[in-house]
Amino acid sequence: MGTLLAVRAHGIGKCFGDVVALDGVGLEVTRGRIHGLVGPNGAGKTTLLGLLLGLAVADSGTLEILGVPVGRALAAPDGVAGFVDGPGLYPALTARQNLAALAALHGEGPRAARVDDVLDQVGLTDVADDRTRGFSLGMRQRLGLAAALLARPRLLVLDEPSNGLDPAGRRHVHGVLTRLAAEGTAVVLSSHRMTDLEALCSEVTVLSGGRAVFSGPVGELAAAHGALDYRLVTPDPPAARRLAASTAGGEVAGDTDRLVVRAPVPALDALVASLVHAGVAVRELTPVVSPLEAAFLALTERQEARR
Ligand SMILES: Nc1ncnc2c1ncn2[C@@H]1O[C@H](COP(=O)(O)OP(=O)(O)OP(=O)(O)O)[C@@H](O)[C@H]1O
Repeated sequence: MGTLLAVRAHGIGKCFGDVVALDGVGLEVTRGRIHGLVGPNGAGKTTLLGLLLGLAVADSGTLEILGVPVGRALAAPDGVAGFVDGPGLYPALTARQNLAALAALHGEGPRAARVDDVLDQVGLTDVADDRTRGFSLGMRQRLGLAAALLARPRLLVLDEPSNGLDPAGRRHVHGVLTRLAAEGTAVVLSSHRMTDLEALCSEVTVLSGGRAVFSGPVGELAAAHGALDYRLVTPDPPAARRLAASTAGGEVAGDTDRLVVRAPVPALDALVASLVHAGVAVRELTPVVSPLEAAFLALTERQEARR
């Protein structure tokens, strides 16, 4: 089984002086999956990603990357690429020159030959000969991803890769990550955007105050939260309000036109059936916040309250 895991971390602890950044964190990332790390500011995401990249060493716990136990030395594990706190770029060099310099650093002809290909993959061909000094945050992020792709990583680690991306940039980055995962690369990324996580990740770990409060399939996290607020739009709000109020466990709020119903999913199913039965059309029934976001808020707020 071990060979299927790109990352196997158990009981990871990391302190910076008095600050406990990670407190007994476990993480398992399967090859070929995109695993999201989410959590409030200061939750420990960047610290954990730094450990995966070999930029720091854990104080306690065990960490195995691509089947190899990570030792005490600061070194990037074989087969791992990525960046935290933004990619390191030479501002006086063009995008193409930055990648060529990186390839030369590794003394490898094959990497140099792939420079144009990776620039194309991240959608930077048109600006390949521009100095990176003038690059926007989104362009830097995409160039950082291109640099990581040069290494043909089996584990790709990215801190907030969607930061600063416009919709076209996001499409390129999502396309690259999805393709890599389909080819068997494991991707671990942090993000504050629930929409990115929903679109990209099959697994997610929620960190809060240095602890993993959830780790598993995205669907399980979204389902972890029972009752959600749903916006209900019908042509007959008074009738809808009456029926919603009589639905088991349902709370109804909102103005006369758009009702907000708080109920678990089975109660909503029953409500829709009774609306249709009463001849009231359902024009819209959507969660006010995404189920993933609601679960995230519930989990992290619960953890904050315990501290
Ligand atoms: N080099 C460091 N020296 C001292 N404290 C640090 C250092 N790096 C991180 N910390 C502290 O460790 C905790 C976790 O920080 P980390 O950057 O890992 O969180 P994060 O989840 O990535 O936050 P954000 O979403 O704001 O990027 C924070 O309290 C932070 O202040």
